[in-house]
Parts: sequence; C-alpha cells; structure tokens
Amino acid sequence: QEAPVLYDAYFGKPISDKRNNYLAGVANGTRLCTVPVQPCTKEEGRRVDGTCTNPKYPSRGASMTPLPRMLQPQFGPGNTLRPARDGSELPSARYLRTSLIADGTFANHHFSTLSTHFFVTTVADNVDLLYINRYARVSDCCLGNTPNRVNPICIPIPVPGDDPYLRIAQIRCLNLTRVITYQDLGCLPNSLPAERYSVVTPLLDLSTVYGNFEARNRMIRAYQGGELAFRMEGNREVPEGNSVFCTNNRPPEISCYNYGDDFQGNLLSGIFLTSMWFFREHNRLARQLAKINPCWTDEKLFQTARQINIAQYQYIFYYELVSEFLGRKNALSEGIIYETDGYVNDFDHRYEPGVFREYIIGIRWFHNYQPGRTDLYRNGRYLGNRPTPDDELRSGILAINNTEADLTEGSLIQPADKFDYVMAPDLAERYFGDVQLVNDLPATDIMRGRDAGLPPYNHYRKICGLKPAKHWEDFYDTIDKDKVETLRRIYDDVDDVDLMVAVYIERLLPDAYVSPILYCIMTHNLLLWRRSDKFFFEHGDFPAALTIPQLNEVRKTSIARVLCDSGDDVKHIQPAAFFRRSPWNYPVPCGKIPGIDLSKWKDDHWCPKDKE
Ligand code: HEM
Repeated sequence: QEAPVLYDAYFGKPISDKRNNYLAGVANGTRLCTVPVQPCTKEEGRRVDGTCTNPKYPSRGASMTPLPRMLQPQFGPGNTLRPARDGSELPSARYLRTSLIADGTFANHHFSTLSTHFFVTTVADNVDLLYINRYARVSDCCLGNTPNRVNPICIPIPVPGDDPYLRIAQIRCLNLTRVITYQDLGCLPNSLPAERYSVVTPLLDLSTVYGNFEARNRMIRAYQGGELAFRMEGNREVPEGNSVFCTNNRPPEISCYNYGDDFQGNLLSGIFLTSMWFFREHNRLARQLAKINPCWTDEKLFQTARQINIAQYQYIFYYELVSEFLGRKNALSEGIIYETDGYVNDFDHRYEPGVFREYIIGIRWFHNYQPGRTDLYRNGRYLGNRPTPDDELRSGILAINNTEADLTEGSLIQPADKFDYVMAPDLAERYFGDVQLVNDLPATDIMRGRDAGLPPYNHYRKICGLKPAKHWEDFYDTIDKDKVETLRRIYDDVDDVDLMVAVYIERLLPDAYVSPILYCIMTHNLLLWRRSDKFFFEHGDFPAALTIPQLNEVRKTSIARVLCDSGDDVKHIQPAAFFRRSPWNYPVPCGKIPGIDLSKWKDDHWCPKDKE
C-alpha cells in the first residue's frame, strides 16, 4: 500500500510545512487535526472512512470534516453567541419556547413511529452527539440555580420567574454547553469563526453499522463469509454486546451492542433498533450472495453486501421518507428523486461532501413529531409504553422480555406525533430522562442555532426566495399573525429572529409536511449529498457502480421488506411502513412485500479461488 497523504482536517488540503509546525505545538495536533488519505483509485468503491467520496476533495466526507454552511456564520466578539442588533443578549430560548410551543401530544394522521426511528438514525449516521457528554451528567453551567457566565463552554438557558412549569420548582436555569469545535482541540485559533468538530462521516453511509474508521471496521468484521461478527441472543442475531456506552442499562440489562459506531448506535431506541435491522441485513445479504457466488472471497462478499445495504438505505431515505416530507412532486421537480429505470449521473466534482450546518440544526424540528413514549405491541395487542428519553444509551432493553419484537411491532402501529406547535412533554421538559431534573429540547434546538453562529431568519429568507422582512407584518406570508405578534413582543428587531424559532413556527407548505424555510434547507442538503458523493447509489459513472439490473432491484425494496427480512419476528406489515396502517395501507403477509432479487449479482467470471 502507498503511504497515506496527510490532509488538514479543517482546510481540506495536504498539510503544509507551516501548518505542520503550528500543529506540532498542539497536544495530539496531528492525530486530531489531520486526516490520512490513501490515494484514491478509479476501481474502488465507498470507503468506510469516507475519504475519496469526491476524489477532487479526498479528505472531505471523512471523519472530522467541517460542516459546510449555506451562509457565513455570525458570532459575537471572540466567538461568543450572536447578540441582538442593539448589542444586548437575545431573548431566553426557554421563554421563546414556552411562548410559542406548547406541551402535549396529538397523533399524526399519516406517519408511523417507524419513520421517526429511521430518520433519527440518519442523524446519528451524519454527525456525532459526543458533545452532550459535556453537560448531560455533570456541568457547572447552572450551579446555584444561576446561569454561569464565566465558563466559556457554558451557554445556560435562563428561565423566567413566571415560567408556566418551572416557577413551581423555582428552577431559573437550564444546563447547556457549547458543541466541540476545532478551536477547542487547538486545530484552529479563536480568531477564526468557531467551527464544529465531528468524528462521524457526514454521509449517508450507515456508519452506525459499519463505523467511521477502517480500524474500527476491522474489529467488527467476522472475516468469514463477508459477515459482520455476530452472536445469538436467544433466537436473535445481534452484534457482540460488550460496548461500554450504555450507561443507562439497569439490571438485568447487560447487552450494549458493538455497532460500528457504538456510541451513536446505542444512543436512542429508534437508533439501536434501526441499526440492528441494517446490521442483520448485512449478514443476510452476505449469506445469500455466498450461496449465489460460492467462490467469492470474504472481502468480495463483505464489500458487495455493504454496497447493497447502503444502497437500499439511501433509496429508502430518499424515495420513501424525505420525498414524502417534501411532497413527492416537489422532490421530483427539485431533482431529489427521479422516475427512471436508468442511472442518475448527477455527481458533480465541484461539490464538497458534507452535511450543511443549517440542515443538522433545522431538522431538529422533527423533534416535534417524535413521540415522548414508545409503544410496545404483541400480536396487535397494546402492552404499554416506555418513556422515550429513559431508553437513551440503553440498548440492553432489547434482549429482555421480547422487547425488540414488541418495540418493532409498536413502531408499525404507533402514530408519530402530529406536525404542530405542540411538543411531547417527555422531550419538552425532560429529554435526558431521570439523568437531569429538567431540560427543554426545542429550547436547546434554538440555542444550538446560536451556538452554530447561524445568521438570523431574515438572511435565510433572502436566499430561499422569500422577501426579507422590514416590518413585522412582512412575516405574515409564512407565519400566522398571532405568532408574529408574540415575536414582536419578545424580540426588539425583525433582524433578531432566530432561524430555528422560525423553523418551529412557520406554517407548513400546502403540498408538503415541512415549512418553506425548512424545505429550502432540506432541499439544499439532499442535493448536496447526491451531487458530492461519487458513490451515491444511483450513480453509474464509476467502475464499482451497481449495474442497471442491480440498481433496478434496489429500487424494488422498501423499509417494509427490510423489517420482514431482518426485524425481530415481523410476519405481517403494511407495505408503506413509514405510514400508519389504514384501509389503503393494510398489513399483508411478508411474502407479499417485494424485495431485491440477488440473482442479479450472480457472477460467472470473478472467481479468484478457481484461479488459485
Ligand atoms: C424524528 C426523530 C428525531 C430527529 C429527526 C432528531 C434530530 C436531531 C438532530 C438533527 C439533532 C442535532 C444533532 C447534532 O447537532 O449533533 C438532535 C439532537 C438531539 N436530539 Fe434528536 N432527533 C430525533 C429524536 C430524538 C429523540 C427520541 C430524543 C430523545 C429524547 C432526542 C434527543 C436529542 C438530544 C438530547 C439531542 C442533543 C441536544 C443538544 O444539542 O444538546 N432526539 N436530534
């Protein structure tokens, strides 16, 4: 193997002598601030570490890639939070939240909870949430019930004295710390804008299952039959179970699964369920391929099973989920999805792989449709529910009392929460469960926009084809009058309004399930992913691409098929499983759900064992 070239993690260029000298003065500077890239080759497929996703920018797409931005950041002096136009502090995010978004639960008429499980798994696949460890258990940001203004990593949320819930407990401060930046690790000086550091590949590449680094990937492979290492837990095929991250497991829960990314993979029940399904899918695909191609090596089986698995995951995300959120017709006209039985060669080497900072903040809006309780069902009978935040970092529950199967059936029957201005109380008041007395997820979402230095809503209106507002009434085109009145009372200036506040309160588009500003942000990001990723499943212009017959097999599958094949004890399912059961979407036996015919991968030529 050729020696890797060291790229600067932040700047994305081969490291210069000057920069090398700078990093020599930083503790672990080379390890933390550079990305080693093996030279890209024409023949290869997608790498686990995300390098060469776009050979023009070989380090982009790797772990530690900075998140691109739709607009330049705006911070206060020294990368502090953006002040209001008059220089004062922006209004309390808790006050904004309780004034604009209520606590409660209404059922979504369309989507099932399965859709929330899948969606949140794509988040864990794209960015790390390691920064929550800065405040989830211990922090000094609210010592003495008072916001700490001295510690620069603290961004506590002040709670007004007349808060509708917290006045009774007299809580005046919500814990929160800033995300981890290149500056924190010493990779960048504070004179440059604070940029977030994430160790997860910012791609749709199932990194929760396969990992973000080759070394980690090697640890979780079986090196036999192309499989990922597995064991049987009762009759369930699962990864090894000795990861250390399940700090919320309670006896007798002992398993904590060795997913490729075992922090992200064990984070929430939606994530550890979905990761489990795609983990099993990998091994099922590898076994089927081995039957069809008995002479294939472990490596060939592994890489092909992984390629098919990621292809079906991307297909399901684009064609079954986000195109429904954006409206199918819209998604088609934007070039997010296509009606074709050919390739869609929209790879464009000018786009750098990554995930927009605005996307990863903006889609926090979907917290709104996340139920705060997760239902368990067995054979159509409701068994009860589990508070969703209590299952964070707690995948040990899956092995106990048939819980994986019961949660899986529950996800098909339970409605997601309605898209509205009402937030499930478990997320609105206690998102770390019993680990902290109180937290407010939409308030945190608003603060994360400020933490990221996102410019105000008005600036995004401009790039998203809406007129920037000069007067409060100018917001009426996207926000109801009563909510604009509330904004007017809380903010001093139309240019102070936070993007994330607008994402939460804009009206939904008539032909989509998202608001205009979120539609614009999601569209930008979904196009970026397609165009910057040479290996996107619909691309045909590289040697390792799927063939046209193979691609059209991938287009036959669905989340329903994945659950039938790799869910725990799924025998009947509604064909559009991200949607609730209904007369048009009635459960059918799994045998009736179409899937991928792997015979299209039969290979009469490639047989190295024969050659040996
Ligand atoms: C539809 C399902 C969900 C979606 C789309 C979603 C989306 C997101 C996104 C995009 C982030 C930001 C990630 C980052 O910047 O690193 C985030 C953070 C977070 N989410 Fe969710 N989420 C979902 C479900 C949940 C659930 C069930 C919980 C459980 C309480 C939860 C709790 C959190 C927490 C605690 C954070 C970090 C808060 C912080 O910034 O400090 N999310 N979520």
